[in-house]
Amino acid sequence: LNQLPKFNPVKTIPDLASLKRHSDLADGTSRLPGIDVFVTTADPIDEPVLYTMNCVLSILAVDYPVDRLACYLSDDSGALVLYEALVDVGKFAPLWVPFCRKYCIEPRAPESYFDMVAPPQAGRASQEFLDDYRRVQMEYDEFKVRLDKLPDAIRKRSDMYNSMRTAEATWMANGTQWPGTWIDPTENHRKGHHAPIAKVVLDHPNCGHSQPNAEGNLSISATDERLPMLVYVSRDKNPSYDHNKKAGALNAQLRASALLTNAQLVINFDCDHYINNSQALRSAVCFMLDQRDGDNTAFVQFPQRFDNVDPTDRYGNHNRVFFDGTMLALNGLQGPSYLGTGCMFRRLALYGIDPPHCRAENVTVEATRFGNSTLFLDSVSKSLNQERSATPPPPLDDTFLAEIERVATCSFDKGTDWGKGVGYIYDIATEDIVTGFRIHGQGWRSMYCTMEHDAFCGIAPINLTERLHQIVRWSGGSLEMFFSHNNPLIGGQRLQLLQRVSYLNMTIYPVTSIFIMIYSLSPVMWLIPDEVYIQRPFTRYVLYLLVIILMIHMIGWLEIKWAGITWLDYWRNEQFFMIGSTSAYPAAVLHMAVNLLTKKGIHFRVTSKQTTADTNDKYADLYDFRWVPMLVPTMAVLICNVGAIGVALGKTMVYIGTWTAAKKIHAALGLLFNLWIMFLLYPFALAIIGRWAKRPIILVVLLSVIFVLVALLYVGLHILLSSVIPF
Ligand SMILES: O=c1ccn([C@@H]2O[C@H](COP(=O)(O)OP(=O)(O)O[C@H]3O[C@H](CO)[C@@H](O)[C@H](O)[C@H]3O)[C@@H](O)[C@H]2O)c(=O)[nH]1
Ligand SMILES: [Mn+2]
Repeated sequence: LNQLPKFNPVKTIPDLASLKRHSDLADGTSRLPGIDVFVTTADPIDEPVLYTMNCVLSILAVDYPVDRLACYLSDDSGALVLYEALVDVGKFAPLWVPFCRKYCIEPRAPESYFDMVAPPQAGRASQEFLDDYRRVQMEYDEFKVRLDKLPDAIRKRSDMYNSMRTAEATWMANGTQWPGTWIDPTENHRKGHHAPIAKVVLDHPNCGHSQPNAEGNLSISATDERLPMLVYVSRDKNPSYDHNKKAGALNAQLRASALLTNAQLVINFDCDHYINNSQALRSAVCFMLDQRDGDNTAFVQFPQRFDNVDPTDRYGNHNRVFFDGTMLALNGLQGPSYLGTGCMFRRLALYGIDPPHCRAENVTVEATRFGNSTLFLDSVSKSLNQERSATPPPPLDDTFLAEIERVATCSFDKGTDWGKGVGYIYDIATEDIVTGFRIHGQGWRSMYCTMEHDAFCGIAPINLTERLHQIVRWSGGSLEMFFSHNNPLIGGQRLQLLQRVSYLNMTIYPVTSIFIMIYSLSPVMWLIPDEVYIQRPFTRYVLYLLVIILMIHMIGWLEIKWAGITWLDYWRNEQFFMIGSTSAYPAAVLHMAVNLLTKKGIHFRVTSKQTTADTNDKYADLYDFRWVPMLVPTMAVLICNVGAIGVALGKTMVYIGTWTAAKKIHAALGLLFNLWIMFLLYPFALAIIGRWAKRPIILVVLLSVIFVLVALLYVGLHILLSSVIPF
């Protein structure tokens, strides 16, 4: 199942020059299609506001015509802090964006730029650049200070208003009550229970209003200073109905944006990712406009890259084998699966419309399917008729804003196809893989877009426990999909056979962990005295096993050669698969078994983003070992193999003179097996010793000591007890 779908790997590279020729017209205007960019955040504390705002700034500064780009931030916490942070972005962006455009800055997320790119040096860079750089850096520092102070400022302001008026509320800067979550939560104003909010922070550049200008005279005048539209959306929350996690948030954004800008293309980012290459959006558009198969391309997925991972990538966070191998292999079939972030969609494909090559003549746009909003239904018809333009949205009067808020409610989904055949799919821990599956099943294809200079960059959990929680969610979601009507064997009408096989593999892989567990616990067998055995593995059997394992690795090595991945990436992947197979995957399998009986889904636990700013040690999280029950089997496997090696040593001491040649081969093969498991569990062993792992030599010494101790224990027991039980 793993190998078959890989028979036709294809690398595709965007041709940006050709796109420029095609779409940038001589009069300075552009024929590029509109793009609505969605960012999702779930909490201003768990997901630091600074990251989210950097993501937004990188979007505002991306290289794309401003009148065809709009950025929507979805805030699932309904927090005033996030709205006001966005307003602050609106004030800093008029400086940051022209600066990026003028000097072709990369990356265009200020935090990463100032942190990772060496500052210009006097003498090397022009004086003009030096001046502008200092100015922007200073303003950015002030912007960060303002963000830091926001919670306090809001509290102070609210205290002041509260003391003047009778109502206890959280107040906005303009003296009105914030409709979302309050600092002192009350009914209707707490996380999980509040009204929908939609606020336009930066207006559409073509709407006639003057756009904010950078104050002071930055010598940036020659550059386009206009900014794309920027909108804050927080869907309503109510304990009486399911808000459907990230998929629900994305669907609300999809509808709200349809009313405002209704771009033909949309792309979504997690708030912990940012645009790292300002050409990224154009690259994705290359595939969408490609004359060969562009019209039938539903989405263009980019690989995920991370810039907070420790240099040795202990827990295989980079996942290169998957992102640079597996996904490119699927590219030769119907295309890669959707991976949750950094993926550009055709709006129509998300709406559940068939691809052009099999679309009916007249597609009807029914309220029973899309929900009861005339404005929204009109927008769908417009998309179907390919009415693309850069016209600004209608005037933002109260009724219009109210309608945007109405389509951004969770209850709007009720009795419609949202979350089933329309939009991002609900009722599963991993909305991404099913959403992609639903779209492929309709006959659309997808493309994988890798860029030499990584398109996007994000944050990965470098703490073992956090990482495993993430894996539980993914593997649990996969199993949920297998046991749903989206099972790859029965669902997805127009799926190609091999694509089906690949989805099958993607949904049932956690089950393999059961066998891996049994295998890795098998050394226990060697502890049992000979006399008790009914049968033990033959040497020949172990040799077969060895040959098979070697063959699997040879295929793996060929793949990484093709994909250009390093050995380290490969081994990290193998090692982490082993750790996952003895912890997260069995947990997911168990969870699924319970789920089948109780019908309870996996909880979407937002992945930790290292909120404690330990400035001394960037990788502090790596050395923090947090014990959780799912680690019990991994621990058991480790103990079992460490014990087996120790006992093998002891047995050698006791029996060395008396063993037959066959017995020696037995023992050697057994030891090889133990060492192999130890090698695979090495990152886990490092995790256990916590901060000591900063010097891995400590682990080597520690293990050696344990081996010797176990061996001595064996010898001692042997002397004491061999007259009672022979072993
Ligand atoms: O109720 C929720 C829960 C999550 N999110 C957002 O979902 C995104 C992903 O959450 P995160 O905790 O960062 O998950 P990761 O484990 O890092 O995410 C990976 O796995 C997810 C599927 O499990 C995919 O959706 C992601 O794109 C992919 O990066 C974040 O922007 C969250 O703000 C919401 O908007 N609302
Ligand atoms: Mn994340």
